[in-house]
Amino acid sequence: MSENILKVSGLKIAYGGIQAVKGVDLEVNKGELVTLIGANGAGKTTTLKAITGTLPGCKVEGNIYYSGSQIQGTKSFELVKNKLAMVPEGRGVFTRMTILENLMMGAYIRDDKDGIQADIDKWFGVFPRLKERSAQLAGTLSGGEQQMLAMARALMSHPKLLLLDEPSMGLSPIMVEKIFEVVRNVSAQGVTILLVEQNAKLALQAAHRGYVMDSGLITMTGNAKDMLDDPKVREAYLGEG
Ligand SMILES: Nc1ncnc2c1ncn2[C@@H]1O[C@H](COP(=O)(O)OP(=O)(O)OP(=O)(O)O)[C@@H](O)[C@H]1O
Repeated sequence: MSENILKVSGLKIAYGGIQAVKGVDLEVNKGELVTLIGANGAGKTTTLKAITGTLPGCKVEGNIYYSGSQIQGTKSFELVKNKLAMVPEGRGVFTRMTILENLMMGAYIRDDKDGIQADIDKWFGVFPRLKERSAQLAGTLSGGEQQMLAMARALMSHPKLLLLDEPSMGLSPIMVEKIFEVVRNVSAQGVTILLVEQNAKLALQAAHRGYVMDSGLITMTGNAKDMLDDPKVREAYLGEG
């Protein structure tokens, strides 16, 4: 049987009087790449923020289980210690540090020097662009390269679950393709991923399973390949029909 890494049930989130998330159920099993797609304002980012405990002042109801424990209300630094990593929208790399220094920062919770070096080598293999530029300041990287660095830095914490919020946002079409290639490669390394994306087509092509979110609710879920073939998904989210 597949092992549940994340299970969200009955999640409701209100910003003041506005109910942004209205009862969301979703789960991610070990080794899966699951995508959460939907239009602007559907509540995808808010759902991710609830998982990472970064919604101060909001009313959050429901249950969030991570590795079998209820984590609703847990502080984000505690979650990082428990190997839950998030790459937020807008990335947030340390611009005045080099690529290598950024990666070392990602490993700050670890003390296995040899393992850290092995991981740097491993992720440089997946992100050759970063390897070539390892001594370059992160602030001088292109948007796509910064996205790759943010992902690689998160991976250095050895996450049990990696949450990615719109990694393709603001990137050129070629860079978007590259980012998805990297996401697929990272998934192929056995990392469990929950990917929030507006680029529904590429996200479903990369993922094992998908959820569609609309106005704070999950309106559809299934095998990603089946969803790609679904006429309703094609019309509403892939711009076809
Ligand atoms: N800090 C906030 N205060 C008040 N309302 C908010 C806040 N953040 C988000 N919202 C509202 O909550 C709803 C869901 O927003 P959210 O950012 O989660 O959507 P999304 O699906 O991630 O969309 P996008 O793809 O545009 O980021 C929107 O109506 C948004 O205006």
